[in-house]
Amino acid sequence: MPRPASTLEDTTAFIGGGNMARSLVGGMVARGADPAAIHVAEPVDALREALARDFGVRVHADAGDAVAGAGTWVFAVKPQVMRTVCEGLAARAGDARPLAVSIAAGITTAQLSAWLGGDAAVVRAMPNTPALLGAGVTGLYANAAVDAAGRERAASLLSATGETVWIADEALMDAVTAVSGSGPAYVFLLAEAMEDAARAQGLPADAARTLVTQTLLGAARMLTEAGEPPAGLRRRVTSPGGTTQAAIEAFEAGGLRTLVAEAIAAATLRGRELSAAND
Ligand SMILES: NC(=O)C1=CN([C@@H]2O[C@H](COP(=O)(O)OP(=O)(O)OC[C@H]3O[C@@H](n4cnc5c(N)ncnc54)[C@H](O)[C@@H]3O)[C@@H](O)[C@H]2O)C=CC1
Ligand SMILES: O=C(O)[C@@H]1CCC=N1
Repeated sequence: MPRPASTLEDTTAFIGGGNMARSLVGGMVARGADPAAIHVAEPVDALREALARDFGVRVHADAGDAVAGAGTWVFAVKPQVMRTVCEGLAARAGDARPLAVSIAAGITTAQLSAWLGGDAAVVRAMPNTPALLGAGVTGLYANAAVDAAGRERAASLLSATGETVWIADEALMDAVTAVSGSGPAYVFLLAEAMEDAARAQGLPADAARTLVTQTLLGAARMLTEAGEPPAGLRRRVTSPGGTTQAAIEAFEAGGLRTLVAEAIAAATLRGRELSAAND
């Protein structure tokens, strides 16, 4: 059924309705976006139905149906299928000239533009899953075909889910992916390790869960609200000769900083490999 003309430019189509699209859609709707102006293409029935049920957005099995009349197309499929998905929509993109926003790790704006038929306006965005709570952060890079209105549209879409940071050099988007795109998983890994250690010290599981999660929440709030760099906050917890110092010395002796640097370098490299593997 044709959509009313008033919704056309303002409509956002998601191609892919998996984990990250769900976080973005949930964040947008929670912050007042009109669900009727969000269309999602997702081939998996259960995911599609859950998006419609939970957020009231319009869902489609077919990407062509989702993008019809939408001014912004958000590509939220895995890097490995991005080329096929874009090429399948290239003819429509040539006619509609949408703003294309990709959230895929590794895939470059040059690849996306070429797969969409050439000279497409493409924003490469790297959000993260706290977007669902409006607590995300997104790195953004726009190719030369994106005008000021397109940059504004992309930033406004992603800012519904948290902070946005424009990145001037696209080569740095793989580092953004490694730091903030993947970053929530590092914190969850730390939480797992702290809970395991708490239980190993004899704490009951439910107490360990509460102690760890509230500690991470409180520390994250201090990082964002105290206006002080992390090293200063750490020093103020660390009494000379006290318990924290004993733990910090164990972390440093175990090479925590080197390990974190190696992990982020590995993720950055993987982003570059995803680009090369899908060329
Ligand atoms: N999960 C995360 O924390 C983040 C993921 N990303 C990026 O987001 C993208 C999606 O990742 P996830 O949501 O984690 O993966 P996912 O696998 O949960 O979602 C991808 C969805 O695309 C659907 N799909 C496959 N072919 C399709 C087609 N032809 N048309 C429409 N939908 C199709 C799949 O059924 C699946 O539900 C990836 O490119 C990833 O690099 C970016 C930032 C963070
Ligand atoms: O693991 C991945 O490849 C995606 C990109 C950033 C977070 N998840």
